[in-house]
Amino acid sequence: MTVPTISLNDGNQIPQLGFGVFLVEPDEAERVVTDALEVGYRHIDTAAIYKNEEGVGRAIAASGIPRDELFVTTKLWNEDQGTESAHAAIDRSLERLGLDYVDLYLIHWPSPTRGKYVESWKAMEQIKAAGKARSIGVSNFHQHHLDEVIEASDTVPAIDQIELHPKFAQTQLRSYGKDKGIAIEAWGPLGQGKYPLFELPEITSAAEAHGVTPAQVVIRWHLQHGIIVFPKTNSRERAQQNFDVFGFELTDAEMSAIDGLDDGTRVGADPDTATF
Ligand SMILES: NC(=O)C1=CN([C@@H]2O[C@H](COP(=O)(O)OP(=O)(O)OC[C@H]3O[C@@H](n4cnc5c(N)ncnc54)[C@H](OP(=O)(O)O)[C@@H]3O)[C@@H](O)[C@H]2O)C=CC1
Ligand SMILES: O=C(O)C(=O)[C@@H](O)[C@H](O)C(=O)CO
Repeated sequence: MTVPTISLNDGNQIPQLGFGVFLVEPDEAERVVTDALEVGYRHIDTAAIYKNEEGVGRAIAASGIPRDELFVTTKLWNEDQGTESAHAAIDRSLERLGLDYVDLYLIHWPSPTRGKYVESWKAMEQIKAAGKARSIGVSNFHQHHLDEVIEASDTVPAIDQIELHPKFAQTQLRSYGKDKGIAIEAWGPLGQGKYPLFELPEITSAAEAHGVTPAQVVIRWHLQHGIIVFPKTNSRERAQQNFDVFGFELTDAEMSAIDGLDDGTRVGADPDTATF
């Protein structure tokens, strides 16, 4: 199975379908990521705050997969924003992962009460220049946060990783990203299981029509919109199911019906008001 890649604004490529590990317990991470790599995933999304970088790193090391065939993302946690602390944080993440570089390093949240995301972005530029991250980007940034870092630096973020699913489709930010050359990644692509997406008739009817599961329909909706997506699961069977999404295509009518579900329902925090 060849997963399509998306070209980033710095010339690098990212596999459009990956595997996320938020809420994968540290002692489960090696097994879960080993399963994912055996299924065929080559793009893993972790973060310092997930406390599972060591397990991710052990799974990568044990897999024997050449480093240049993998795409590994981690993130700068809010408490580590700032110049010196960001440099120290990437070094700690690389050590935990057992890697010389990550493919993508993201500022996890703007965390506006700290007032350090512009300074942190300049540190990200230095981290990229030092070869510790091949690409750099942000997460949970609204358009005004993006405008600010673009204005204040020499680098347009390669990626913005944002909450995005059929109930919170982020059409405005996706369109802004397209204009600026910022690729969009979806977090909570399945609504984190908190929102019962899988019972909505727009999704179940498409699943029945194609003989697939509602989760596969939702992942396909992301892919057909050009969004980078990395559903999380602890289950090897679901990991396999979520990867098996290239044998069918949603029709324009099915895509439009799912687009129509967007009503601004978030499952996570609003980046402008989050206090962590
Ligand atoms: N930048 C940020 O601020 C954030 C980034 N992320 C990243 O995005 C990734 C994905 O988002 P995440 O928050 O994990 O949520 P997801 O939308 O991927 O949902 C995960 C939930 O869906 C369930 N699930 C997965 N596959 C299936 C399936 N085929 N059928 C039914 N249920 C399924 C999982 O359960 P089970 O494990 O039991 O299968 C889990 O409860 C994260 O893992 C993380 O890497 C996430 C949140 C915030
Ligand atoms: O999962 C992430 O990547 C997040 O940023 C958040 O869910 C965060 O870890 C959190 O739990 C904040 O309360």
